[in-house]
Amino acid sequence: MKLSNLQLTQFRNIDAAQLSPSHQLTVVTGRNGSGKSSLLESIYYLGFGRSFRTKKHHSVIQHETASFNVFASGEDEQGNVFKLGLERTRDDNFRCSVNGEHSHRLADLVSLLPVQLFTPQSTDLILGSPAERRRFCDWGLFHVEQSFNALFQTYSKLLRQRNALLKQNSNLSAPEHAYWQQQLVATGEKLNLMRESYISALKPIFNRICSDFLPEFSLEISYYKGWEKESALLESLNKKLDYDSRVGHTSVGPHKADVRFKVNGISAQEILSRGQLRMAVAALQLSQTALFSEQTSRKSIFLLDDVGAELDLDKRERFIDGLLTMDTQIFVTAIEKQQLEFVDKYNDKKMFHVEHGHVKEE
Ligand SMILES: Nc1ncnc2c1ncn2[C@@H]1O[C@H](COP(=O)(O)OP(=O)(O)OP(=O)(O)O)[C@@H](O)[C@H]1O
Repeated sequence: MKLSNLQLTQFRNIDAAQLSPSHQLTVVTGRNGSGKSSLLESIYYLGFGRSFRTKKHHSVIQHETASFNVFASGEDEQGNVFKLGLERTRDDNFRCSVNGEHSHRLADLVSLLPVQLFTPQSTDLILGSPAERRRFCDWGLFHVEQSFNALFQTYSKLLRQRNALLKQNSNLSAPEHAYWQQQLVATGEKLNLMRESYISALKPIFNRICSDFLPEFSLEISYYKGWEKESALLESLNKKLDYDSRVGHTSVGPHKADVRFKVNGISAQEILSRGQLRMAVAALQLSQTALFSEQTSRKSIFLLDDVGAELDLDKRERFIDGLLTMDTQIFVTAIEKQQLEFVDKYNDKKMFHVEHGHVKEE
């Protein structure tokens, strides 16, 4: 999927902007607060239905206005033209459209645009809570496995039901609870199998990319399914039932899964420097991009925000080289062009400059 045209209105400090990005590399420069990240944020909205900076949609709507709009058109890998649109209003309504058809299901929109992001906060992928890493893994599954989203939603609903009953001190061994508990276990096991096979497919790619991109240290990736390794989910749930009843929530299951990183047997977060963590995240994202295009023959869109603050010049160049080799459409922001002096070597690129919310091609 490649974007050929992007239009946004009343999006943060950008009153109105229209740009035709490169299908390969688009560089956006501008001073602090000029609106560079907002441009990336608008593309992220099309890929996720939300911001990467806030949970509050109304913060993104331009002050004193009622809604923002993002519209993009482009081509998929078969050359089919697509048109995507998203509007969010201050009264918390949204409307999306795919090829002119309106929808109130965000999944219709976001499943079409596989977007990845690398920002100054990307180290959260390793330093943050397991939820960050589950999201990483689930992004890959959402865009590859058609059944993943429905399975995930069903599991989440059944889990909420179990937690509500645990809070009410209900007897979960009663026969009326047997059917949905079986469903919870069945969907939970399926979810786990999908994640397990995703990480095992990612592992060899990650090892290959690390040995080239990150020869400085050796990083190992492993998957924790969210309950005891050798047990079935049902067995672990039963074992924990007394504890879960006391605390009022379910302490084991795929909602507790994690992806773990070690360097020489020690947790990566314990020993890697900030810069090394960023490099590790970059390697992980390069691997995910490679796996995505291997599994789907589709291409993803990669947003690199404030790349100068993130990686040193050599790694910046190798990261962008790696993504371009996989035919990824990249949008990168930097305060100054000098932070990306190596981009002169790329022929197919476009440069934009943002000043006080005005976007101009250079
Ligand atoms: N809802 C809004 N309405 C109008 N302006 C906003 C709104 N939200 C944020 N802003 C302003 O929009 C500007 C855009 O910020 P943005 O984060 O996109 O800039 P940036 O160029 O990425 O800056 P930096 O290099 O500092 O990260 C900021 O000046 C901010 O104060």
